[in-house]
Amino acid sequence: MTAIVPVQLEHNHDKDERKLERQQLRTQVKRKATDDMTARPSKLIRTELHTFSDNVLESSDLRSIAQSLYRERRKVYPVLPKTREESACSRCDIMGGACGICEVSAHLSCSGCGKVHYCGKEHQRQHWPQHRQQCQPFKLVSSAVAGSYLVSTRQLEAGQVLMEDTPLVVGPMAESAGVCLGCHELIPESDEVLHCPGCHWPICSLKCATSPNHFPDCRVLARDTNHISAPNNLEPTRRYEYILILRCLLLRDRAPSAWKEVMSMSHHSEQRMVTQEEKLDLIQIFLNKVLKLDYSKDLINQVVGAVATNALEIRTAGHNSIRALYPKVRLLNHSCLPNVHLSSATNGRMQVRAAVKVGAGKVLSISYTSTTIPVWERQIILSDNYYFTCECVRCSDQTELGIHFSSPRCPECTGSYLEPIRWLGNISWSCPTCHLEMKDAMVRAQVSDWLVRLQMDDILGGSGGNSYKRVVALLHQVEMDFHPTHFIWMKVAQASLYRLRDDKSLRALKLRRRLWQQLADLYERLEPGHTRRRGYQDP
Ligand SMILES: C[S@@+](CC[C@H](N)C(=O)[O-])C[C@H]1O[C@@H](n2cnc3c(N)ncnc32)[C@H](O)[C@@H]1O
Repeated sequence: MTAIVPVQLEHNHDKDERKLERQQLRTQVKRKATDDMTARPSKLIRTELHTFSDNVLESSDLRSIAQSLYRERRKVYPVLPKTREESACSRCDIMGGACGICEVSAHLSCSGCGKVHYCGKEHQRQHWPQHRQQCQPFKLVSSAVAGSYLVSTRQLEAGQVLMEDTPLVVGPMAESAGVCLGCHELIPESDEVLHCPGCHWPICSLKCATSPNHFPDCRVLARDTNHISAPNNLEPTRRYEYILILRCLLLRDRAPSAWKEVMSMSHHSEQRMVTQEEKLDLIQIFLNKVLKLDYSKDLINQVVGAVATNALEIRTAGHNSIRALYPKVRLLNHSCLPNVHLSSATNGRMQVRAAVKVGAGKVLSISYTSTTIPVWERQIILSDNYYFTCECVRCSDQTELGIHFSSPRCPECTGSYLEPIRWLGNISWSCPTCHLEMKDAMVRAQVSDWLVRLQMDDILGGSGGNSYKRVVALLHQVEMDFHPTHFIWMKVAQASLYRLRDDKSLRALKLRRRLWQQLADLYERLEPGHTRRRGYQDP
């Protein structure tokens, strides 16, 4: 059934002049606002108000109109990207962003750091005086072989500070004598070891039991109510290895952004799963059985790998060695000829400086091993612990940049030095002059003999006799076998300086001066620039 109801078709209510005027003005400015996106809202409203002969609007009306104007403009603004990938410019694939000056969407970015965007050259120039303070002189790049790493974006001067970094997490070395989990200093020997009242691990004072370093892990370590894992004495033990791993895993709930960083670090867990399965099983028993946690083996493996691959050794105020994970410094790749110098303050803050003048586009690198060990030792450390073969300028040059640091003298033509045919695997050595070939085992046996001889203490360490004559004879012998910048020569020269330290005769002083000079030249070639080995002190 349909009911017919009479309706009033005429507006017979009172006209609201103010409302009507507000509506009219709103419609006009909204249209103008989207026609000209750069005009200031207040200016637009003022201009339109002039078209009203006698307006009755109040300031609250104008505010509400301005708000509608913003809402209207927002509808026509481009959609804001939700991810970095979405923000890539469709024309050039560079990640876009708001211009550092006018904030319009911009696809050009600072070529120095790539972090700030500009709508054009003019605004980039305008922003430079302010941006130069923050602009990093390096950028992050990646490759299939070397992962993610930092590359200079402009020329760097020796000593220039490149960045500072704060550790995400710190902890004891994998093997350590009794170390306090609160202050990370070695605990002094005493009759009775002080144990943390919460978790029973050794500490140096009750104050350290509640230190922010130890507090989060103390609650978890306390689950080991039978004190199976806590060291009973201050003897060196590998139990401390678990602490940094536990602290990293606890970041998952305590500090999600730091956890995300740890998860993004390279870890080589597939290789580690094969070579270190037994060790991983022990860590899993400690975490999941003793501490009653619930971490999967894969996750534990990843964290163990991230720590092993990325943790750096730093010193506490009391000179104890501990380990720390840094979010930015860990992106420095390795080279046996490093161009970057690290120095950490006692609070763990790390400063990264250019060690030498570095051109634009160069990989920023530190050495993961020692620069004063022979090539085969460096390569073994790198492949066993970091899972790569070093192909830096020093390793890929058979003479190691002319210093023959690992090569013996050719026994046939004596004026030349053997060069390795391959660095890894089945290495053999060959003379570039007479082409004599020598097996790696023989080269290494000669080096081992010398190392034993140096340790035996009978030449350099022994007392009595004429030190000067013995040192001269030894230097002569070593130079018969090796190049005068070979690492065995370096060891003999260092030991000779020690042996002659109290000989004040003129000939001894002259010899010491010559050896110091030769060693300084060698260090300059091994670690050029602002490096600790060459006595460089951070300002
Ligand atoms: C501390 S991380 C450095 C950052 C790493 N590139 C990443 O992507 O996280 C160490 C790892 O980087 C890689 N790496 C470092 N230096 C390298 C080099 N010179 N050549 C090849 N790979 C290198 C190795 O995989 C190594 O285990």
